[in-house]
Amino acid sequence: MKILKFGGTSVGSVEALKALMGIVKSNIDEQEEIVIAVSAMGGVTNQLLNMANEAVAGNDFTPYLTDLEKRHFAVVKELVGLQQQNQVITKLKLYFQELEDILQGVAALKELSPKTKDTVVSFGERSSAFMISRILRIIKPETEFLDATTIIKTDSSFGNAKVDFDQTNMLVQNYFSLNTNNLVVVTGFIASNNLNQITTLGRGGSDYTAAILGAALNVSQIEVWTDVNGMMTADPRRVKKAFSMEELSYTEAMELSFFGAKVIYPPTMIPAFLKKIPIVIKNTFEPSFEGTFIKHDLKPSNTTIRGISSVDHISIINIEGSGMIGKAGFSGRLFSLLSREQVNVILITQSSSEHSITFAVNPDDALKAKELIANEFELELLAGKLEPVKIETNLSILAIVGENMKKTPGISGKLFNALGRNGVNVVAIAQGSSEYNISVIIYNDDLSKALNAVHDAFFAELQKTLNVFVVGVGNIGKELLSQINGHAAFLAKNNLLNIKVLGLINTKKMLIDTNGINLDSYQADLANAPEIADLPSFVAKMKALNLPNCVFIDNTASPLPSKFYKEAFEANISVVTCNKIANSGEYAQFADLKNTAQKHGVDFYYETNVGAGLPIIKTLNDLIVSGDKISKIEAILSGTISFIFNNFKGEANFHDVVKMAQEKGYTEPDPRDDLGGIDFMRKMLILARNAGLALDAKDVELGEIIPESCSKAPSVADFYQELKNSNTHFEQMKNDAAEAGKVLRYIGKLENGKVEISMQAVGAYHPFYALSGSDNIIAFTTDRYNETQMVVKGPGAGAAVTAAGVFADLVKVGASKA
Ligand SMILES: NC(=O)C1=CN([C@@H]2O[C@H](COP(=O)(O)OP(=O)(O)OC[C@H]3O[C@@H](n4cnc5c(N)ncnc54)[C@H](O)[C@@H]3O)[C@@H](O)[C@H]2O)C=CC1
Ligand SMILES: N[C@@H](CC=O)C(=O)O
Ligand code: NA
Repeated sequence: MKILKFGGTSVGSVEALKALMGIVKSNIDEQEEIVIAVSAMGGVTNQLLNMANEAVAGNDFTPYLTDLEKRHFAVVKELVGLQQQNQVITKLKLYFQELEDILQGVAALKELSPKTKDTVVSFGERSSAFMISRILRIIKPETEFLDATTIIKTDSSFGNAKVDFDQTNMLVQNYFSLNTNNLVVVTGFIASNNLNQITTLGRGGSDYTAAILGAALNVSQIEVWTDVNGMMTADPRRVKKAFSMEELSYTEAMELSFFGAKVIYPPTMIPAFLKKIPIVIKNTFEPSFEGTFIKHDLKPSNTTIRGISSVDHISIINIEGSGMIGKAGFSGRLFSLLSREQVNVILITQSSSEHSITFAVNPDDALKAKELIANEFELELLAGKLEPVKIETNLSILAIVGENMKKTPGISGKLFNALGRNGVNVVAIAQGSSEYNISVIIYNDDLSKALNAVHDAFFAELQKTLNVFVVGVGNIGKELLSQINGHAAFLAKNNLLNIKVLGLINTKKMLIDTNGINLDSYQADLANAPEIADLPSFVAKMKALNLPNCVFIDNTASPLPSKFYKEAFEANISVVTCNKIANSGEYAQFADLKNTAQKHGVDFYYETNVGAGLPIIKTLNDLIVSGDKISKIEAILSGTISFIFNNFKGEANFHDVVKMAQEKGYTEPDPRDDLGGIDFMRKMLILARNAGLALDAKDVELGEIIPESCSKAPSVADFYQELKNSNTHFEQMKNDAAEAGKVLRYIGKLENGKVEISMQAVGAYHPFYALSGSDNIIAFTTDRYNETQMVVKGPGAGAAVTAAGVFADLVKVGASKA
């Protein structure tokens, strides 16, 4: 035998009830013996409570009543067999008449006791269960309605009554032994005390009804039919990647539901646990989905936590003072007071000094709790042994839950790392003594970000997402987006990394789409975007979204984006840039950016600042962190100049070769930066700084490549004109070098804390002689690499290699998220 419980949404509409009929029918077809427990139609319980509140306030409640009747009658007309319709409507009318009489009484007495409230809400389950029993007669004529007030017995705690299991089990078993042939549809949620007054089992109590009956009848399975695919790893409205859990233990289910996962009412677990009856949470609207099993003897799990739950509006109350120290029974007195006065304490933390206690409550209870404490501890407060009670609001709880946590070290480290890296401030921490749960209190505004970050950290084997905002979609930016687009599926599969581009901006337009920008059509989408580019507002929006694992990419040559790097770090956003401006400006700014990123635990990657995609910054850092000492760096770091001097031979003229370098995407947006040596200077400065030297541009001795008349030309067009004008000069350079059997190289050197960059004609013996295309070469002389240098060589400019370097930096941000 199985018991099937259908919640409010599963009985809330004609569509839902048709699905319910299908589920019942397939059980009957399989000759499965079943009992059905149902909730009131979705929204009805609240409506009944509203009516009662209107009545007690002396307002007209009849419109609600009419509405209630209409909803039920509409279902009856659709789904109950024709011959039975009148009978069902008559019975429902009797219920509604009785309800109206009670509400008139409430209005007359202007009094609404918890006892009356229970009676009022009981009409929700009674009407739905009765109606459904008659609907199901189409499938099975021997279907009966059972009012649970006749079989579930409780004490008189109206609103949240305690079950008398001895009496209840006897009554349940007795009833079902006399009704073996019938399909029984029983009301969820409601029961009665020994005076046969109606009581209720607490909000969500229909699940509990199913467990009580299931345990009494020793069923093989309790099925809770709802409108979601079982229990999810986190609130799916906040965490898009949340997924259904296949199975979990009773304790885990209890902890998860206690902290917000509203899929199942926590007390439900107890009767099922004691009788070892599995509970299955299933989706009425997708019955073929396996659902979530809550049971003993689970399969070994491959994740350390089972899920993350959250309560998104709580307040905390803090009590502090010397009066608590060493006073056995202080917390006993405090918490029995709160329990007696029905203040639900969601979580407690006590500092080890015993100097303060913090506990979380629903915001509605906070003031009440404060007043209760002020009364109870009046003397202590007067004597100054306790500080006035403080309330903090706008908070949330996030709890990670799982039995495996107990056996695995490092769980809390991972949790706090994920929160810290993403700038989530933890207000208080609690770990249940069971070690099945670690809870943190954080600000409401951070909850979504925190849930996603923690979900990514613990279900890393499943996928993590980088939320990316890109500034600049020119030569490099375009190529980067195309590389991301082409390689996203690979990364998702092999690196479990999901790269989501949420924002794009160029000099004209900007586009932000929190669902992710389509990288097949972004060019048109950006061009047609309604918003005119406004970098400060782009950054403000990125920050306001408060996303985890967020990355700001600068693919421009402009100084403007770098003004926002610091702000990004302070908002726990990582920065990846191929733009050299920030790192080659004032030394103090470079140092400040590095420090700020480090302080906020986020990444600042700029490998492409030197030698494009070649591993130069990384190599230098590796040498330094492993304790090597750099004595000299010699390098050719301009792809453009390399290309020019590798191609400026024979018949070629200088002007055309420069043009070609620009067309191939090697030059800076402004080629005067390359040929004036500024770009090279920036790279040497960045290298020197990464080698630990606090150098500035003035410390670099920069040799000339081309006459000043060219490099200082007022515009790019003038520059090209000047190149033509200086043709004789260039021809001379070319011929002199050729005659000497040498090639021209523009070489940078860092030695003894000094940087020099100069034009040199080098012969075949020189290690920098044999270069081709846009090659860069860098030779490190160090303590360990002294006889033979460590050399990195290869193309050091161009869209493909540069974008690839930016992309690799981005993936590195992904990799460093624990
Ligand atoms: N070409 C290469 O081989 C390498 C280039 N780089 C660096 O890559 C960066 C980009 O170069 P390219 O793609 O060639 O430049 P580009 O001129 O082709 O593209 C720049 C993009 O940035 C946008 N942009 C400029 N200022 C902006 C602002 N203030 N706000 C928003 N968007 C803005 C432009 O609209 C354009 O989309 C430069 O900093 C360059 O030094 C680094 C290594 C190698
Ligand atoms: N314009 C630069 C590109 C790389 O930074 C170069 O030519 O090297
Ligand atoms: Na590089």
